[in-house]
Amino acid sequence: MIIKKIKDLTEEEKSKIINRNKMNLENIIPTVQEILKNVREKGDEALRYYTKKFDGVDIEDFKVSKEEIENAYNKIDYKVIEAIEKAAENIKEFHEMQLKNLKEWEIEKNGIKAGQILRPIENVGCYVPGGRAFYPSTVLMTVIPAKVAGCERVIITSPPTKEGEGNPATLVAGDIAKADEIYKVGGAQAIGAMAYGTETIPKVDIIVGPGNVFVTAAKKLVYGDVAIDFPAGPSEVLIIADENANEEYVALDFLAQAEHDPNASCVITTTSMEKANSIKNKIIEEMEKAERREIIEKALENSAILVGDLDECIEFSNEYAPEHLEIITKNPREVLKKIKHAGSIFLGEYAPVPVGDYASGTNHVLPTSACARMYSGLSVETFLKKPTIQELTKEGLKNIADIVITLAEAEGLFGHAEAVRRRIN
Ligand SMILES: NC(=O)c1ccc[n+]([C@@H]2O[C@H](COP(=O)([O-])OP(=O)(O)OC[C@H]3O[C@@H](n4cnc5c(N)ncnc54)[C@H](O)[C@@H]3O)[C@@H](O)[C@H]2O)c1
Ligand SMILES: N[C@H](CO)Cc1c[nH]c[nH+]1
Ligand SMILES: [Zn+2]
Repeated sequence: MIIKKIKDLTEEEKSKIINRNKMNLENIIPTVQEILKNVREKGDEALRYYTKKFDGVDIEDFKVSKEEIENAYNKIDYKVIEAIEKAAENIKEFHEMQLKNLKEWEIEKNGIKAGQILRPIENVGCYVPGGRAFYPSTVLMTVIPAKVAGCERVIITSPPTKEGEGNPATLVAGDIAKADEIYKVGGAQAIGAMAYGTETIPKVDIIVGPGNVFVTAAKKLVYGDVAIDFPAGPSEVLIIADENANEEYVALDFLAQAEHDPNASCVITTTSMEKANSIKNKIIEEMEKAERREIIEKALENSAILVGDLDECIEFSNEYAPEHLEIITKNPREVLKKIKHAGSIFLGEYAPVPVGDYASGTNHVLPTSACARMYSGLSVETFLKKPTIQELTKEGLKNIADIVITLAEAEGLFGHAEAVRRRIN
């Protein structure tokens, strides 16, 4: 883990931090291309082959039965079921508010009405990770907004357990979120199945949800054959911490993202070298006690503690465009005004990323690898199309005929011009 002043970073060091995971993704493209090709050509047979190869289990039928879902309720603690239900309520409320704020509208001028309507995407495929951890929370974050948007068929794919079953908490979350079907298949092969369809898994219109580098590479490769949300790969956090920040909280939040994946990346930008060193010492102290130490140690190789004045910290954060941004400073709302790019922003010392991961109501499926520069996280809008409409009176048509005819003829498209001319004469 690098500890350095921002202004002393070499180009190479800076590029390694900013371009996290770029090389990892590029290196696995050939493997993922082959997986997708085989799934496209061989359907379920390829899914069985890769599930055995990568997940170590034989699966005959990928579809989770109603009975399996009912049994899943008996396999998990009641407290977990209750927590899923409560989290689901908050997530639903937040996303319903998003829907309320999306309006259909129309303007009218000179006999010409033009406007926009909203229509849900019909078939949605939600990828729910299940490699190094299972993610029932991701079921809620993907299925609930799709259902709030009014999507007709919302399916889930998620890797099987070592016993070849669906992870019970994932199944229960799927039931609570009202997913239409759940399939026990993960990785790039699951993305291929939802993009092209197999004997058991239906082709969908959009694939959403996070995953490791294999899942993220597969989503990028099928884009065009199917819509995707955005690259939502290995987790990231950037923490802007000033002199007032509590080192222990900063260290814990850093480690919380690092424990997701060896490819996770965590960056702290802080205002003095003393603060940087005391945060580093806390990280080391806490890491000794951490459960997922092996994963964290690897993730630390992609991580950094950087030092600069507050404006330099903000500028670096904008360049990094993090999935999660924590602002732990004296005046977080003042810093917020200068933030240009981030997937989700956590203000102050009592808003650690895990609250957004599970229960504040905001969505935890967020763009990684600097894609927060151009994408927002998953929302109801992800699942809605906005067809435009126009309706004209004869007078209205006469009012714009000149413009249309002139431009059509300038483009050499005389048929376009004629379609208007005939109507107004
Ligand atoms: N950005 C976000 O919004 C967000 C949200 C939640 C989780 N995440 C990230 O999701 C990821 C979940 O990763 P995970 O690994 O735990 O679960 P996963 O479900 O994404 O990946 C597991 C699958 O990867 C495949 N796989 C494993 N090794 C492979 C190999 N060598 N070749 C080909 N395929 C292989 C297997 O098919 C396996 O089923 C983490 O990186 C986490 O940080 C991101
Ligand atoms: N931090 C993850 C997004 O990068 C989301 C998550 C789910 N469960 C725990 N965390
Ligand atoms: Zn998390």
